[in-house]
Amino acid sequence: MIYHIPWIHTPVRTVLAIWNQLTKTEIPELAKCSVLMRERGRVEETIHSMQRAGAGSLQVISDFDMTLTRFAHNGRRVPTTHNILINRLLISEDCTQKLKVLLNTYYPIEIDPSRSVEEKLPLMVEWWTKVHELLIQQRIRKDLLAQAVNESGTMLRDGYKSFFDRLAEQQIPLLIFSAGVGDVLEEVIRQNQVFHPNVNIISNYMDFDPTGALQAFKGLLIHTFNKREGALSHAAGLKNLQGRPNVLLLGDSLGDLTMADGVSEHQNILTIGFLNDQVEERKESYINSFDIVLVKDETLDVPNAILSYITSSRDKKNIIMQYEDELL
Ligand SMILES: Nc1ccn([C@@H]2O[C@H](COP(=O)(O)O)[C@@H](O)[C@H]2O)c(=O)n1
Repeated sequence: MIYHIPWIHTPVRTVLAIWNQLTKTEIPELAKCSVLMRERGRVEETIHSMQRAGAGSLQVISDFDMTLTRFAHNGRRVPTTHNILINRLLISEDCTQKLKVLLNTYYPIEIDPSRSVEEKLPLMVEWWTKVHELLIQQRIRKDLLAQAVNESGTMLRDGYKSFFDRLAEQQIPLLIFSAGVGDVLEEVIRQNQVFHPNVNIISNYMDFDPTGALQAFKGLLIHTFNKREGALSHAAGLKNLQGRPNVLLLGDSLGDLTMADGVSEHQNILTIGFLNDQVEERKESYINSFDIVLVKDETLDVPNAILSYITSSRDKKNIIMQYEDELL
């Protein structure tokens, strides 16, 4: 009734226009103090452009360990896919000790901001090769992997269910690109009931002999700093990603920034970097490299908010416009 009074038209229109404008641009999660951005304006422009293009133009490329999985929980490190294999079900005590020594030697090198990627590259190959050789010697059994995952305490980041389910509902392809162990990764997402049909995985897959014992790793070795080669070699096989020129990329390492190098003719790439460890030492390089940096954030709240904006704000906008028409 009140809306039939002519003078109320203008204020209502103004209020709705302001509300419309605010809801169009505002992603409150980006205002959290754990969110760092070098160029906020560019980030907003990119997100708007992706929203205008819609869900049909979008693909998501994500790293796995410490990106989709948590870095820590209750002060303890959450195991990576390699570390899930450190279980007496699968490997001996002696092998466990050797793997731990390797981890303590090479992980600090992997995240050392004072060393160049060129310097790290051969050392990463050395780490992965030594670990894979040890695992092969243990003849790890395929039929025990599910139990090892179940006992491992691995955890996907808070908000993982909305993340995976939304992408599946909207038929947005999710490419998980991991230097971890593919068979273990698959089991983690299966046990969390988010291994949906839109998920593709590039990773190090185990090759089992006819008795189900590990005998080798398949294909090109993927480590933290050669994802570009992996991306290029798999590009032709991932036909469902063609025609989706907008990419949301999630990673926790500077090496993850090359995961989208196989995407031909991309329009927009928005990169989100989780800065989990050695925060002060690495902050500057992360801010200079990723569009959005999430500092010690164990959730997927920011990626979820961006996805929600890109995939549903058009509907919201239409509802607001419809509501405006009905009122005026
Ligand atoms: N023996 C190893 C080798 C690597 N890692 C960690 O796993 C991460 C690789 O997986 P992404 O899904 O992140 O590509 C990497 O960052 C290494 O720190 C390990 O724990 N053990």
